[in-house]
Amino acid sequence: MMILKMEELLFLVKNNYDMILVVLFSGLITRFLTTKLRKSSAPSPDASVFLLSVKLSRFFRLLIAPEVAMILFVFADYGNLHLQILYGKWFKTRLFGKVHVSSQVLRCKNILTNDFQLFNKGYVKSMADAVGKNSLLCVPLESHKRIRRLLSAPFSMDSLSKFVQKFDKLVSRRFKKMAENGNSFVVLDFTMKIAFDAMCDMLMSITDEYSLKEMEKDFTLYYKGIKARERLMRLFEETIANRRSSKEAHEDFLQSIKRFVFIDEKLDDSEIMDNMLTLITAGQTTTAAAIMWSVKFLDENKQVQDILREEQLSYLEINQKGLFFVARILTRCLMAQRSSKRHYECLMCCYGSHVLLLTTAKFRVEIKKGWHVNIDATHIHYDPEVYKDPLHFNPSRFDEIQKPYSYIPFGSGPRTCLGINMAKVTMLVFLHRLTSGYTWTVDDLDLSLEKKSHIPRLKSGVPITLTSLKDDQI
Ligand code: HEM
Repeated sequence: MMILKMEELLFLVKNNYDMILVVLFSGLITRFLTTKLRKSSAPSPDASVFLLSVKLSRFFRLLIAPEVAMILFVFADYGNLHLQILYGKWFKTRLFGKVHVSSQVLRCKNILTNDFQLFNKGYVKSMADAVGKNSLLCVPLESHKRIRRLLSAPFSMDSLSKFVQKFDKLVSRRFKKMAENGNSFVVLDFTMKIAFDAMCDMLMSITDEYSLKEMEKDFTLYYKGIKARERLMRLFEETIANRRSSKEAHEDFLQSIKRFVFIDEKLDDSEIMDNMLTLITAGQTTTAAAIMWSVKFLDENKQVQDILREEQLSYLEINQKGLFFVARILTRCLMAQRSSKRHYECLMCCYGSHVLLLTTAKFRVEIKKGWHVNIDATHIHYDPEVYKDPLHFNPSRFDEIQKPYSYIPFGSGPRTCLGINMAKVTMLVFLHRLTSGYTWTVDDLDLSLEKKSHIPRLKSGVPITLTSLKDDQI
């Protein structure tokens, strides 16, 4: 059984008090019912009562929560949390008629790398409704390989190097503006906006402020439900049609897709549209949250921030002529960013399974056909058997080679994150420009987490005020 420290317990209670109340309430009802029903019969292990109350509490939450898709993720996480406290690293439960097994141990390799022979990836149905049935996330296995191959164009090294140059200019310009006006701004909002703008440019060369703002409004609505999906689809459709009739060459995703028309394999319009939506959805909130945590953790760990700044400034000196090589800014910047991602990560991989035996030193679990296996990246990243002193923000731990499958914020294997390199360079450029150009103060230290977000984010979004390093030196 996992032992929680007092501060972790307090943090947990503070951020989950409503859920805890619902669980307690459901627990009381369940206990009352089970004692009534089972006065004379078999022993009643507390575990089953507890399980039932977790399920009931999930059910109650489902009744009151509007964003069912989002909530399903949150349930899974809450459920994991409670069950982990009760059972430790492995547990099995039944949810909405399906058996779910949670794996927090490093045996996830067997699941992640089996190339669809034993396990298939699955997302909840509401996800397919939101991103579209032709999205890479939802298509059947036969189409997945083809679509993934065709979508890879904007993630090639050549496309990424162009993306980096554009993104670097965008970030530098916006930081400068923020520092000049001297007001506090929320890192999460700021990064949501730049990630969105950068992706619209990369996918379809949309850069004018008006179009970006209009699209962003629709995306905000879309994240809250799926009402704006149709409007976004219409916009994509028009953009694709314009591009077909245009002779102008662009350096973007749509242009690279155009080339496939001359080869046998191609994406049809609905595949292009569903996947444009998927890429923006999959890339924006994840990248923005990771950057938000990086800024937060670097603020809390000034020593690490100083080391990072020193290194980034030395890279700037090397590149005096303005040449910007991503490889040069990698080292510590990547470490810091890795360390913060390790801390927040909770995207869980969900697999409808075949039969497979997973064994660990202590457990032997038979996974039956039809069961769902959740690989719980968060708990792997926090496992003290994997990471010494796991709560300590220590980017230098990545100086040493890590155990295989101990660090999986982007998943692994054939369904690994398609945008992994793009996400990394985006975060690198951001941290490079931030630490080499500015110092900052965090203007709200509240640690409450946003409720109902399937990616952990601080409610405050981390508001900061920038001071230019040049001003500092005057
Ligand atoms: C810090 C940022 C990001 C994180 C932490 C992240 C994490 C993940 C994870 C955990 C998965 C599931 C992997 C698995 O099941 O094994 C995934 C899938 C995916 N991600 Fe990301 N992601 C990030 C950024 C991005 C970006 C920027 C894009 C695109 C622009 C993107 C596009 C995708 C797509 C398309 C998939 C589905 C791949 C497939 O099913 O074949 N992600 N991501």
